[in-house]
Amino acid sequence: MEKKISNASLGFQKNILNKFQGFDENDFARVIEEHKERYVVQNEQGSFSAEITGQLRFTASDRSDFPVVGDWVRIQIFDEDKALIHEVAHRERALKRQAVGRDAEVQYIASNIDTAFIVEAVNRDFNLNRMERYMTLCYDAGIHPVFILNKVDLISENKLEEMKFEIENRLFDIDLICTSATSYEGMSLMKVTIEEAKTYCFLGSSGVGKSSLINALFDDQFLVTGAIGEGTDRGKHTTTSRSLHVLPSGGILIDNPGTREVGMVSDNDGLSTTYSYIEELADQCRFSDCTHTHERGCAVIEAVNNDEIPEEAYQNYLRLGREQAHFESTVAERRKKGKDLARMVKDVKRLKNR
Ligand SMILES: Nc1nc2c(ncn2[C@@H]2O[C@H](COP(=O)(O)OP(=O)(O)OP(=O)(O)O)[C@@H](O)[C@H]2O)c(=O)[nH]1
Ligand SMILES: [Zn+2]
Repeated sequence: MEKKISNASLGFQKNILNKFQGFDENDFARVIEEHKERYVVQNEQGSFSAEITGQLRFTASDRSDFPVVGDWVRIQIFDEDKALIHEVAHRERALKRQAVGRDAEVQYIASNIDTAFIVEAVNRDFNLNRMERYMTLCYDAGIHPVFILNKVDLISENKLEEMKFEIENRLFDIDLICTSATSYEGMSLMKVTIEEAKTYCFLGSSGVGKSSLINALFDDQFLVTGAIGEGTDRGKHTTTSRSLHVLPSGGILIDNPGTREVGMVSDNDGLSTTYSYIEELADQCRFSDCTHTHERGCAVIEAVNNDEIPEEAYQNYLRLGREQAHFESTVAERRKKGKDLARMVKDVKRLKNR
């Protein structure tokens, strides 16, 4: 029943082998499902139910050492359909967020992603601030963002034009595809943007239609979506774990649970890419360390006052920047606490050895 898929179609790149002497392609597989304590990995030999080795569990310094969907892992097959995961072999362009309820801990969402489809629904979900947030997250990870405005069947053409105008005024030249998973509008455009062996992930709140879009891309009902009460547009939360699927026509899709709270864990220049038009102005501020919040001679504030920069974009820029700074300082604090503790342990040992 299982269809064999080549490693290349799963996104394998030969340079992954460079780091590993004495191993070949068969020793690696891609994580396609993540469950509690268990994974499903796949390569061209098939798919395997996999667990991490005790060694990996023991040596892992934090959660980021554990595999996530999209990772290439080094495996050892030990049964027809079972495997052990020795280590994460290749992870780049990973989406991460601040772990819920845990200050300064990063949680990986998925990895080795080329493009993110950032899905918003035209009705109750539409939110430009959130779009900028996702965009920043993507730029930060080196992932190309493509915006999907879904459920266009629910609004008039005029209303849609208004929204597109609003988006283009805020986000400038971004990629935008308007779709309906119900009427299939825009689905062929979405299909042709998807390339063989490239990995796409779906981001967006619960109920915006991520699973429905994936279904439509597959042309058949293979992921179950919660169709509740015909006539309502409120989605039921259905996606419980992340998984990766290869389209028959090529291209790899990663479904994601609704990511309602996306904390900024930015450590790269995502923010300055999203708001390049703001940061470019900073050169003209009177003070080189201008925070663009209250300073006299601030070129950014002036541009906001002259309506050259949308007020909401400016406010969101400051908000995301504050969040990022807060995250960075809690990370620094945690590191310091860790170091202090290590020093204390050392001191105690030294005292004992006297
Ligand atoms: N009218 C309309 N309804 C849609 C469209 N796309 C999805 N829906 C409906 O919206 C609801 C939620 O869709 P899902 O595909 O489950 O949403 P999701 O984003 O995967 O949600 P989670 O799995 O919770 O993250 C379902 O009832 C779908 O039938 C669309 O283009 N138009
Ligand atoms: Zn300034």
